[in-house]
Amino acid sequence: MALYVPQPRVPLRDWCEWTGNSWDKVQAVVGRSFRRPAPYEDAYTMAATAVLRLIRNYRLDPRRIGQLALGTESSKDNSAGAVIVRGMVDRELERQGLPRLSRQLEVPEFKHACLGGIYALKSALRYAAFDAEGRQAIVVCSDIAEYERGSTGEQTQGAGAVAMLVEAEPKLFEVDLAHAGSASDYRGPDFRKPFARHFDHEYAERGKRLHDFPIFSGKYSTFAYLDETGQAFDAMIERLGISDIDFLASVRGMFFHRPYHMMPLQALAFIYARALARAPQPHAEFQALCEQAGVPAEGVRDECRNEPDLFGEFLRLGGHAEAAQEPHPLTTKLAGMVRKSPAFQQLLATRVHLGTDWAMELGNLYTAALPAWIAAGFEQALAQDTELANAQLVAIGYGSGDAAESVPLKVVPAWREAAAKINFRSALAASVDLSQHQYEALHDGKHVELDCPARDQFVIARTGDTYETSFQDLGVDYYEFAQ
Ligand SMILES: CC(C)(COP(=O)([O-])OP(=O)([O-])OC[C@H]1O[C@@H](n2cnc3c(N)ncnc32)[C@H](O)[C@@H]1OP(=O)([O-])[O-])[C@@H](O)C(=O)NCCC(=O)NCCSC(=O)C[C@@](C)(O)CC(=O)[O-]
Repeated sequence: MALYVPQPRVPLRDWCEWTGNSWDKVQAVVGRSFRRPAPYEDAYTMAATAVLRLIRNYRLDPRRIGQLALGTESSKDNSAGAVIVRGMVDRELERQGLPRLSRQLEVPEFKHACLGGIYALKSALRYAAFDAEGRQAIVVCSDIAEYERGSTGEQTQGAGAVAMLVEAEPKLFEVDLAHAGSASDYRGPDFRKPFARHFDHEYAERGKRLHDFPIFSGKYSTFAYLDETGQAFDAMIERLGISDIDFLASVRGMFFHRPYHMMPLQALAFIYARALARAPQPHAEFQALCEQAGVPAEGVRDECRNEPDLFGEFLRLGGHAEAAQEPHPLTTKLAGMVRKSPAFQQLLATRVHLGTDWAMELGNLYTAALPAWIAAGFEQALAQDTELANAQLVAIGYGSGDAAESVPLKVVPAWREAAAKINFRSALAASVDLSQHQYEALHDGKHVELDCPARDQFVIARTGDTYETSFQDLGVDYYEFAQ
């Protein structure tokens, strides 16, 4: 695995001072900082930089790569994707006297909000299993999570890319695709990026640049996240043929899609509350927690059997802000109590500890958020000399309001060698803290002096502006490598 994050950084403590938000709340709920892309970069330059790092750090032979799968929701081109990344990487490899990526390379792009990276990973795994004939695949997840200034999402921004090598003989972990759980259900207006919003004069009036703020609704998003990750987890449990409570007892590390620090903790509390409700009854811990939360145990057990139609209910109630209804009200109330319980705190301390603190520096990286957390987890395990050989892990991906994947992973015995080359901390080391003026100007697309010259990374050199009958490159970016 290899990571790239842009240098411009917003410490959330500073952001709280600028915006009057509570630092106590933000550090507990969101994290410590996020990155903003510099004006010279986009999702493709970040992806290409991560891919080049992967090739360099692991001394890969570019001729052996048969698939380059890009997961992103920040594409600027609605026609091509991964091939743009390939174009950059090829030129730099050639300049360094190395062979280009294989001429037979497949270059698909996968889009489903933050889950696009996991879908890309599944594609690469199927490629490796079925038709790679000894070749390898690279999956690269790259995104820019940006929200309007002054919106509730502003604290959950971020930018970065993670590249992963996928091969038949993995060096870090095996992915148990046969037992992965999938879930999807159309959720209408949650996390959408419709073109039509760009033609509305009220949309992001302040932004004087190309921007991509999503259409989102805080509470509805949270309901959708909990419901969908829970569904995917259930589907995985069913395929594994194990009870959820037994799975939680045996798994060594859990990684989730993380829009901000607290969301995975809420998801795990929800999963744990359902596991208690489904355990053989009477169950003392479940009964006690239900009593403390003031919810009827039978009601929670009933909700576990529900298959809520979140969007159907939203439509039925008129399709407006108040129509977003909590689909599992009793379980969510119980989960709030679960979060405070010693048993859950123990679960967090032993199952959700790897890389968790380091990930607080990242912000939301959309498709790259989950792989970046996994990368942090492996590097921290190595740094702390934690033994992970043959450990069972789980990665729970999520995207927009509609889909999730719960994927079992198993650490390979020789994981340390590959973990030593991730360079998570060195990727984060290059950083320049922005002042309020710099942050706001950068966000609004105004010219601003920044002290973060591009180094050892791909950049946008210029944007084409020809729109003639014989030749057109209007809006097409040309890239180069800044040494
Ligand atoms: C996430 C929100 C809604 C938060 O916005 P907010 O206004 O901060 O929300 P809140 O005031 O309801 O507070 C959130 C939680 O903080 C707690 N809290 C309060 N004070 C404290 C304190 N001092 N110490 C500890 N905790 C504190 C508070 O109690 C509450 O917990 P809850 O009651 O819900 O369990 C906002 O940032 C937002 O709208 N963000 C964008 C949407 C988002 O990230 N949604 C997440 C799910 S959707 C997703 O993951 C997909 C995504 C976003 O990645 C994109 C994609 O797929 O493309």
